[in-house]
Order: sequence, then C-alpha cells, then structure tokens
Amino acid sequence: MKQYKVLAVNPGSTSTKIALFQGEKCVFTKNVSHDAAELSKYQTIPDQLPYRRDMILELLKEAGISLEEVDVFVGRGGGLLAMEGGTYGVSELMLKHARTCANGVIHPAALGSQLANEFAVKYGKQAMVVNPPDVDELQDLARMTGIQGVNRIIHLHALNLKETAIRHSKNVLKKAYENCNYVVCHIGGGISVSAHRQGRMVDGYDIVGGEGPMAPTRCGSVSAADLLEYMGKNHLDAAEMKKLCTRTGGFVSHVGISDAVELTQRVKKGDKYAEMLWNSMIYQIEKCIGAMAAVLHGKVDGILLGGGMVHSDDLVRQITESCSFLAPVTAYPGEFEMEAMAAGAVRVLNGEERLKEYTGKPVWSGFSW
Ligand SMILES: Nc1ncnc2c1ncn2[C@@H]1O[C@H](COP(=O)(O)OP(=O)(O)O)[C@@H](O)[C@H]1O
Ligand SMILES: CCCC(=O)OP(=O)(O)O
Repeated sequence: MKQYKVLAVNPGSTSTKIALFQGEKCVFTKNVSHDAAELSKYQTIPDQLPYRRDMILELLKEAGISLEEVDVFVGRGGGLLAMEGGTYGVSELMLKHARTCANGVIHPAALGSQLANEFAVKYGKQAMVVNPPDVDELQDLARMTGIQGVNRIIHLHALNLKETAIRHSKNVLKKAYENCNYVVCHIGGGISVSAHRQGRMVDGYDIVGGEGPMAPTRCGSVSAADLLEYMGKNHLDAAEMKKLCTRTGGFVSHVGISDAVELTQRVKKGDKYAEMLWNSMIYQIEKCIGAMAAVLHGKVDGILLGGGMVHSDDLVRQITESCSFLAPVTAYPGEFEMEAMAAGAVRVLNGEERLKEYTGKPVWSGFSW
C-alpha cells in the first residue's frame, strides 16, 4: 500500500502545530507557541493567516522539507455549519464559511481549511479537513431546550474524541468503533465530555457556549439567573459574557492563570483556594461523565480520557475512583489531533472511507413543529 505523505496543520488559540506523516508514521513535527502580544496585533482571526502561513513555510524550509513531495494537505476545520463526522474535501463553500465563521464561533481552528487550501492550490494537490469542532451527530432527544425556538448545537474537540475512540476500539477492544459505546473526554484548555454510541457522538457539551464542566479558560455551566446578575453587577455586555465561555472563565477568572501545571504546584504548596478550584473542576467532569453514561443507558465499554491535563496522575486517579463503577477508565494523556488528521486523509486515499462533501446545509435545522 502506498505510504502517502500528508501535511497536517492545526492552528490553535495559542499555538500552531504542524506535522508531516508518511503513511501512519510522523516524520516531522513542530509546535510553535505564539506570543499573546504577537497575535493581539491582528484585529481578527482571518488577519492572522499570512503570519501563520509564513511561519509554517519558514519552519518547513529550515527542516529541508519541500511541499512538492506532499500528497495531501489537511487542516483542522472550524467556523462551519453543523455536519456529520468524517473527512471532507475543502471547497469554495467551506472556505467562504470558514473565512466568515459562519457558525458564529470565533476560533483559530477556522484557519485550518484556509491554510491547507493555500498550500494545496500552490502545489496542485488536494486539501481536506477531518472531524472539525462543528461535527454534530446529536440524537434528537439531546437537541431540545426548555425555551421554544432555542435548540442545542454543540462544538467540541470532535477530532481528538473520535480518534481516541477509534484507536481504543481497534487496539484495546479489537472491535470497530461502530460496535462500541464510550464516554470520551478531552481534558485540556477546554474540556469536552461526550457520549459515543455505535460510532456516532450522540451527545456532548457545547464548550464554546458555556456548557459542561469549568475548564482552565472556560466558565462551564452556570445558572442563567446567576449569569444575568453577574452581568448587571459588573456592567458587562454580551461579548464580554461570551468571553467567559471560551477565554476568561475557569482558572483564568479565579486565579488569572490557565496553566494547570502551575495550579497543581500551588495545590502541592498548600494553597487551599487552588485546591478547591482543581477539585471542583474534576468533580464537574465526573458529573458530566455520569450524565453521558446515562445517555448510553449504562451500556458503556469504556471511559476514555485525553487532553493535556490527563498528564496529571491526581486527575486520572480521582476520575477513576469516582467513575470506574460505570466502565473501565483509560487515560490517553495529550492528544491524537495531528495523527487523527493524517489518518482521516489516509483512510480516504486508501479507499477505506468516502471523502465527504461539505454541503453548507446544517445536518439538522430544527424540529418540524
Ligand atoms: N502534568 C500535567 N499536569 C496537569 N496539567 C497539565 C500537565 N501537562 C499539561 N497540563 C495542562 O494541560 C492544559 C493544556 O492541555 P491541551 O490538551 O494541550 O490544551 P488544548 O486542548 O487547549 O490544546 C494546560 O492547562 C496545561 O497546563
Ligand atoms: C472550537 C472548539 C474546540 C476548542 O475549543 O479547542 P481548544 O480547546 O483547542 O481551544
């Protein structure tokens, strides 16, 4: 089988990660952290594109990698209207939606399709995105809220959640993802908790909309009445309130830092506030895992934990203690995002999976009554 060369590009809030794969093997990887001051020079996320593109080209040049050798360019997608999971070809419509953040979510992930496309056009190759945060496979029961006309849409770490589940199925349970049920979590700067039934992510929390557990940079679920009171008391507008959901909530709101390593060091030094904050976040993750296990009617083959904070033995121990009565807990510290992008493209190139077309029509557009 041909060992395709795939360049994966993952623009994040504070970093740009690139990786070159030959088949399944990563032959080059680089993670560049961006200085907050550097990024703040750009008014909008699309304005950051030339800066991130030139930086990627410079890194590849330094490493002696020629883009002419690459068979396919894959970006982390974003800014798109709700779609089912899979690997999608980058199209003009997708680019238009990514450039304008058509789903209303302002996140640098939307630069992924645009960067992959720029390289692909220049070298006459194909550009793809894999399981963007806009993947929506919710069951209808998960969509309704108690306000008529307000339905749930989720945005979460679909890329890592699905790849973790696919790998666990193949390598541990020796079954297809489509034959397994999981609660899968990504526990990083943002925290996603999701229910996967037979290969579909049937429920999960909207982590850019303020649902789910609090996270290093996110407030998580807070009562609507308390939010309105906080808004009035602090003279905040809707935009400032939305920032609490993605940038200024969680650890940042409480102690001004998002680095969980530093927070846990403070805990070890006896800081009681840091300890309550750390344990409360873990408690909220555990509650969300319980809810997702109930979504699966308790038929759970595994609880899978991914993301940067899973490097913490204490976090894994606490979640294992509280949740292993539901199913075995397995820790996958870090993430498989780069591998997931490459694997998604290779599955398509090998003919194991169909390349999907982005229709720009949300997979679900409301109840019929
Ligand atoms: N050993 C560790 N103990 C606790 N937290 C950690 C550890 N290593 C990394 N982290 C935390 O993981 C978070 C970043 O997770 P990551 O998955 O890389 O983020 P993102 O989802 O934003 O890409 C940071 O808060 C970082 O401090
Ligand atoms: C847009 C949802 C995905 C997300 O929140 O990613 P980060 O945690 O990497 O910002």
